[in-house]
Amino acid sequence: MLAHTPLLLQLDTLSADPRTGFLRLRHPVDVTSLPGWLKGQTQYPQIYWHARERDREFACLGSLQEIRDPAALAALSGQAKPEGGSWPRYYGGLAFDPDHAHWPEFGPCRFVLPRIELIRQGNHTELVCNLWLTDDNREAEMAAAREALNALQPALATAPLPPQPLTRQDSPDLPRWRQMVEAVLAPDSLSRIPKVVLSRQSRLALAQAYDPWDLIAAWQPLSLNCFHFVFRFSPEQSFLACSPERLYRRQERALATEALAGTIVRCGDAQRDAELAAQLLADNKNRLENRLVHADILTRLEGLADTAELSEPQILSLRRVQHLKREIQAHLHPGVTDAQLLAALHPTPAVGGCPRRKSKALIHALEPQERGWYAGACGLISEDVAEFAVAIRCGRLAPDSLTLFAGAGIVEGSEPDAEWQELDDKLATLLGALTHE
Ligand SMILES: C=C(O[C@H]1C=CC=C(C(=O)O)[C@@H]1O)C(=O)O
Ligand SMILES: [Mg+2]
Repeated sequence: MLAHTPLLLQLDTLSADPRTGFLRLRHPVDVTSLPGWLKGQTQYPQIYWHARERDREFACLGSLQEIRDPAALAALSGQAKPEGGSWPRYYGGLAFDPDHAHWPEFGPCRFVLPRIELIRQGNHTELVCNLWLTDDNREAEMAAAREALNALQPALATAPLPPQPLTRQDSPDLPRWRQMVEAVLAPDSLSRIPKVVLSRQSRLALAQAYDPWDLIAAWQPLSLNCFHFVFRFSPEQSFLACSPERLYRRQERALATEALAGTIVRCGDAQRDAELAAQLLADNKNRLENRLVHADILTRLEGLADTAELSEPQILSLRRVQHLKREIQAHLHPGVTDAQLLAALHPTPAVGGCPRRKSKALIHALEPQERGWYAGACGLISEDVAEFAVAIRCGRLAPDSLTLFAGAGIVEGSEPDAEWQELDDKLATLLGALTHE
């Protein structure tokens, strides 16, 4: 029996069922690798989402609704619970700056309510088919669901990345980067704008295309303690990330967010890494980078939460870098929506700067490239739970290129060449997977 046959049978019985509204049909399946399952599929959009610290992954195919306008996100909150079922889950992202030019296809905002979801929790995986039935669309909606199920393909194995010579073009290059950092550090600028996160794109020309599912499968095991996600709206373009940073997680009214900013290398020797971590915890420049983030978050939560608690500084240890992290736990006022939380928290000074408007204007003036979804907010929204990562440690994959992004917080005490090195350290894991280092 094909894996989706039980869902087709459930669809058949729906014909005689008068229910309307959002419906989720589900059945257990035996799939071991979600990226491998996605690799086999031919329907779009294709989305993969795995949140940091969770033994739960999602793969999505197709869409039955899309939201392309950030203003429309407000409509996702306040939906009545579907009878006997669960709320719809929208997966997507917001650009770093939804008001400025963006990557075509990705746009200022793109959220998808998928037709098909594959959900793994622990060692249990289920295939889900979503329908939104009204009295008028019943036949068409059921036909669309049946068609999507019939178009499912067997999973493929993800494969190692083909080794190839990689030529790299940085934008900005080092001389331009030095000028940009100096501009931020100029006393009259720094006194008005104490932090600006500047970024760089590194374009790798590919003689041989990478498959996005092979790429995420290569990056993922090297990026523990991270969010992993892929948005592929068409075969030509994918946005992939292994991000260490949570924008927020909301479960009902409980909110978890964090200030992740401040960086030092990690070399792999336990004793040396502990010394480096201690150095990071005591370093004034890095502490300032981090402080400006949590101070901004706490101020912005004031109107939205009854309480907000800040943890002591911690170290988030990744393969090639270590970061300063302070967690924030808050309890939201009743009725606070994800649209409000996104507007309040995104972009944090971990990727933008502060004050927000002035630092964004300086980023636009100084950076030679559009950020698109780099430093954006990617994740999922449903009525009861929402979770977003900050879209860093990421790349945009096209058939002939992979463009990687990295940024660094520029504050008093920053040195241009050390910040350039920090960009390379942040990319080392993603790049190392390509060169099999
Ligand atoms: C902006 C990025 O990292 C942020 C997150 C952690 C540490 C950062 C830093 O130390 O500069 C950045 O604020 C990036 O990786 O592109
Ligand atoms: Mg830094």
